[in-house]
Amino acid sequence: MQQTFYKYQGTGNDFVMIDNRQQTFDKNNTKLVSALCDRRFGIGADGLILLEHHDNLDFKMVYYNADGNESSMCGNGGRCLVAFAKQLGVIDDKAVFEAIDGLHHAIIDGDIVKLQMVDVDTIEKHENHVFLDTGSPHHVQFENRIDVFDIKKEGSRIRYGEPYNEAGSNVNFVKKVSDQIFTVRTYERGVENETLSCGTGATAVALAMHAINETTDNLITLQVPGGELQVSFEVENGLYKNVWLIGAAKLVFKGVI
Ligand SMILES: N[C@@H](CCC[C@H](N)C(=O)O)C(=O)O
Repeated sequence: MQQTFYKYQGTGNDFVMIDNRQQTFDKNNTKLVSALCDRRFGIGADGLILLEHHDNLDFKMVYYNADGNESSMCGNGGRCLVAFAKQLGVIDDKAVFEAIDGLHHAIIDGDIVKLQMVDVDTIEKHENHVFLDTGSPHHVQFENRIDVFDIKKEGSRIRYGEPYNEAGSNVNFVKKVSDQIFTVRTYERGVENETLSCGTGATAVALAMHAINETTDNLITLQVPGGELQVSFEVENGLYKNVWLIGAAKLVFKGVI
């Protein structure tokens, strides 16, 4: 059977999108997902996302990393899925959908998609890094040589090392530009390499920088290799809430396999 797919990108974090409202996609086929995401033998992407029917909400998101395994939340993928839902006519300019970490609200205006992320109440502050879960697990640490740093080598060492081991964590390296602007490069678990952007990672960096008093702002710009993201939030008694991830999400091409 032929399968129509769409390729989307959000600040360079790219995804194969499939409309699976009719449940035609072979969801447990890890090899198929990784083959479609392969950059030489497949379409090429950091992940694959299924848009599925939901009884009460606009749609459901099912996210797979490029290695073919279903994973935790993908912020850029969620933003791209909202743009895809709009293109399919499933939504107009607002959406409420279910993902693995719960309900998400979103607003779309042209290419810009604002996605509400989960509230965060636990931010672990360690001597050299911060760890938090923004829908996906994120290790955040400063790296002033960020432009020349070997993200894949060091990211992989941290991702597979203690305390994360096989289950792993995404790893974000950060350089402060100003109180409102941070440069970020992310090693993504499940891609096992640096990606051009990571939405849950950008969110994690913004909250972490606030939690360790590197900023007092609640609208942070994150410069990532694929462009710019913004994260806004409110804090109440240590709870980060009303967290929004904001940035462009665009269709790259459509095809049939
Ligand atoms: N690209 C992502 C994060 C995707 C999930 C991650 N690879 C993991 O397994 O934790 C994003 O934009 O948030």
